[in-house]
Amino acid sequence: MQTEKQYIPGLEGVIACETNISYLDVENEEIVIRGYDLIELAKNVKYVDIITLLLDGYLPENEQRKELESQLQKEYQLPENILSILKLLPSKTHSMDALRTGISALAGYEDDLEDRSQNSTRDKAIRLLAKVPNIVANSYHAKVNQPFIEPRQDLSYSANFLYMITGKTPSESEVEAFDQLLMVYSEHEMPNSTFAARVITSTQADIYGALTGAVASLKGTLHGGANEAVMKMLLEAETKDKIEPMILEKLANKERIMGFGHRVYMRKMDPRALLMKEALLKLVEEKGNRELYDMCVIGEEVMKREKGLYPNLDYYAAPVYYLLDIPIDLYTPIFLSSRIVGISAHVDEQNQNNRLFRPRVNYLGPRNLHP
Ligand SMILES: CC(=O)SCCNC(=O)CCNC(=O)[C@H](O)C(C)(C)COP(=O)(O)OP(=O)(O)OC[C@H]1O[C@@H](n2cnc3c(N)ncnc32)[C@H](O)[C@@H]1OP(=O)(O)O
Ligand SMILES: O=C([O-])CC(=O)C(=O)O
Repeated sequence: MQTEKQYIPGLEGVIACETNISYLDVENEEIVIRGYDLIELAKNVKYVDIITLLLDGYLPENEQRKELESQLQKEYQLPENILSILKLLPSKTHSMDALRTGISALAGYEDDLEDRSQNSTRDKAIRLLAKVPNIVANSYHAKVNQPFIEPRQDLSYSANFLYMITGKTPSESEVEAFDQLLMVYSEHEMPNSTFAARVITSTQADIYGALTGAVASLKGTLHGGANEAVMKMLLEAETKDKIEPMILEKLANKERIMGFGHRVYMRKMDPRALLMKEALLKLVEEKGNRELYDMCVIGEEVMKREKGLYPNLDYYAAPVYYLLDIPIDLYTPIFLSSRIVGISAHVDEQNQNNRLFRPRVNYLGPRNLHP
C-alpha cells in the first residue's frame, strides 16, 4: 500500500536546491544577486559586470571588464554552417525555436563538451553569450528575408547586440536602456527555465542540452513569452481609452492578462517592473509616445483594482523593447540571451554539488488489472 505524501501543485514554495547565486527576498523587496541588490546593480553597473559577478562571483575592476569585453568580441562570429542552418528554417519558425536550434547546433563545435569543470563551463558560457546576439538577430533577418548583419567589434556588448537587431548604430540612451534590460533579465533565482536547466544538468548532461531545455521552457506565455503577448495587447488596444474596456472584457472571459502576477511576488510589484517603468518614462520623454506610457499605467491601475494583481517585469519591459525599435518576435529571445549568464551559473553550481533530480508521485490510477 502506497503511503500518500503531501503533493504541492506547481511545487509552490518547495525548496529545490541550496544556492549562492540569487534569492528573492520578497518581504524586503530585494532581488539578491551574489549579495548585491539587482536593482542597485542595474542602476550602477553594466551587463558585462553582471556576467563576471554571476560567473566568477565578484564585480570586475576596469582591466578585468576590458579583458572580458575583448574575450566576448573574439567569439562574436558564428560558424558558417550555423548561419546556413538558420537560413534554412521555414519563415514561420518562431524566433525562440530558431534560438533553441542555434544553441543546440553549437554543441557540435565544442571540443570538450563533456567537461563539466568550473573553468570549462565558464568558457562555454562566455562563448554562448558572445554568439547568441548573432543567432537572435540573424535568424530574424533570415526569417524576414533580409541580409545578415555582421557583428561590430567597435561597439560595446549591448550596443552591438542592439545594432545587430536594428541595423542602426544606437544612441547612448538607447544602449543604456537596452543594457538595463539585459541586467534586469539576467538572473532570478529558480524560475521554471532555470529549474529545467538544473534538472537536465543533474543527469550529467552538457550545458548545451540544459540551455536548449531552458529555451523551450522560457518560450511559454506563463514565463518569458509573456513580454510578446503584453506588446500585442497594448498594440491591439491602440489608445489609452481602450485599454480598460479591453482588460475588463478579457477578465470577463476568464482570460489571463499577460505581464501581471507572479508566483513569488504574488500581491506585490516586481521590483524590476518598477525600474522598467522608470526607463519607459525616460524613453517616452525622449522619443515621444506618451500615449503608450499612459496606457500601461491605466492597465496597471485596472489590474490592481479588479484583481489585486501587480505588473511583473514583462509588463514594463515590453514597451521599452518597443521604443527601442526591437521587433516583437525578439522580445523573448532577448530575455533568454540575457538569462544565459544566470542559467550558466546554476548549471555550474549544480555540477559542483550534484544529486540527480528524481521525485515521486501519488499514484491515482487503477491497480490489479490483468491483460
Ligand atoms: C519574467 C516572467 O517570466 S514573469 C511571469 C510572466 N507571465 C505572465 O505574465 C503570465 C500571466 N501571469 C500568470 O499567468 C500567473 O500570474 C503566473 C503564471 C505568472 C503565476 O501564477 P501562479 O502563481 O501559478 O498563480 P495561479 O496560476 O495559480 O493563479 C492564481 C489566481 O490568480 C489568477 N491570475 C494570476 N495571474 C493572472 C493574470 N495575469 N491575469 C488574470 N488572472 C490571473 C488566476 O486565474 C488564479 O485565479 P483563480 O484562483 O480564480 O483560478
Ligand atoms: O521567477 C520567475 O518565476 C519568472 C521570472 O520572473 C523570471 O524568470 O525572471
